Amino acid sequence: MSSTISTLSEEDRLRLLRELSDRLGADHVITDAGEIKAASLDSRRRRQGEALALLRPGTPEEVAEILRFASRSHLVVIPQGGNTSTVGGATPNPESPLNARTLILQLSRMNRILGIDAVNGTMTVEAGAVLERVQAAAREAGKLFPVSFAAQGTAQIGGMLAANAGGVHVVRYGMARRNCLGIEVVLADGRILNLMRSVRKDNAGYDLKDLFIGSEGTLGVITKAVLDLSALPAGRITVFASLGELRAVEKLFTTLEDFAGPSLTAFELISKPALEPVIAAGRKAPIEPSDWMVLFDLSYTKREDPEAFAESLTDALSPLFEDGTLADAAIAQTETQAEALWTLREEIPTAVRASGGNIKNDISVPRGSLCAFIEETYVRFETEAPWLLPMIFGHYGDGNLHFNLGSKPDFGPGYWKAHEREIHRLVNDEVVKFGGSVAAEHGVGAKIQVLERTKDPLELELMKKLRGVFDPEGILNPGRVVRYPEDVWQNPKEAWD
Ligand SMILES: O=C(O)CC[C@@H](O)C(=O)O
Ligand SMILES: [Zn+2]
Repeated sequence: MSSTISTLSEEDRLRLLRELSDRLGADHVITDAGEIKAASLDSRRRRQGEALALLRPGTPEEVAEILRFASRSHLVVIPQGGNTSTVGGATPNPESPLNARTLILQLSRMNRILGIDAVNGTMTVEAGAVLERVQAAAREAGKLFPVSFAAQGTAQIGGMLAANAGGVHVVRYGMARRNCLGIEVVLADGRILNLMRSVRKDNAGYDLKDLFIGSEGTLGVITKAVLDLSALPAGRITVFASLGELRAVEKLFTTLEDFAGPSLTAFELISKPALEPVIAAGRKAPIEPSDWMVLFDLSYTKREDPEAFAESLTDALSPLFEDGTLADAAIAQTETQAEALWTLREEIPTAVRASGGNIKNDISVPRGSLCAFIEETYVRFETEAPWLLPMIFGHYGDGNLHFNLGSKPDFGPGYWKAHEREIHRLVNDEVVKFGGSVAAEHGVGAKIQVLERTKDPLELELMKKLRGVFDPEGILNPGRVVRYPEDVWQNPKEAWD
């Protein structure tokens, strides 16, 4: 798709919509301006795009038909799940001349849970199934689908896989990719690729499934999946603790890993300025907040006695109170209390947004270097951007932090907006220096210029070549992840956003 083919006469527009309606049924070709507007706005409500129509196919064959039609008619297609991407990965590029020719492909009608095989520990689902429903269905079958994040009530399995989503259980169960055994994908040329295997060992050639997972809708449209279920824990012990200092997190984490092994199912780090908006919005912290806090879960199985487990945990932690690693801790006594502790953590993004928002950096560095990374970056902030208010939180166990940066109250809550680009650059340079990733769990989406600046040129070249193999005309999610074709329209304003 060339950016020169961008305009559309009213006559062509009506003809294309008519032809789409003939294929999908008029009810499934949405042209209502309000609905298009809502679906074209990203979840951070910062990028308002436009589109020709929203399409809601009911089968993989209809998805295939749409892609063939798009290719013939010089249209582009943005696959969209629950539209929870924080990086503009599922919405049109604002101001793009391609928008007149953009179809947003919503998988919401394809939302069935097709079956659970309890012996194999797998669940087969359609891509539009909402994550929370999938988790509940697994639980009802006595199993666990462990991928879990704040947007799970809206996020769909297809989007979760396309983005290779992370969440709070990665430290134990890995990211979405590790919890998926098979997928069905519709290719840009309309062929349906069946990779719906449900085996845990498959070395028969290249793993194409793992390539589509995490490709953010640029290589194909995921329409079905075989999910890998885990054993359902009998319960969990949830602890919210304040640290003596930042570096104490290293000792606490390694102590817990030694003590609990695979029972350590979540381990989050929270800085005080990240928690403050949640408290200001009316939530109560169970202990006096300190500069750095942690929230962790230890899961136990049926054969473990929860009281004995909690007692042995207290014993394991007591030296850490004595040496100052831990300042204070609250251990949830009931599941309701555990949920309340997790609410403090999960509400950080919404509370921060309500209090003025901030610059989001979804980064990872090796866990062993994370504290050094924070310290070095904070020193740079003091001299290069003294107005910054770091509001850091995230998945310490995975080496992944939401290195989000607001402005100090004296400067006003929106001060950061004029400085996003330079701050992203500063942070990303540090991330690269520490051998990390500038897109840890949310994906690349619109941040393609960040990738262009930070990736090894050979790695980038190979990524572009791959995109060209799967989608030679560039009709899938243009301007996202990597620039392909080279002349695809870019929005200079969202270069670093
Ligand atoms: O809003 C963010 O920056 C992070 C969102 C999400 O990944 C989380 O961990 O809560
Ligand atoms: Zn996260």
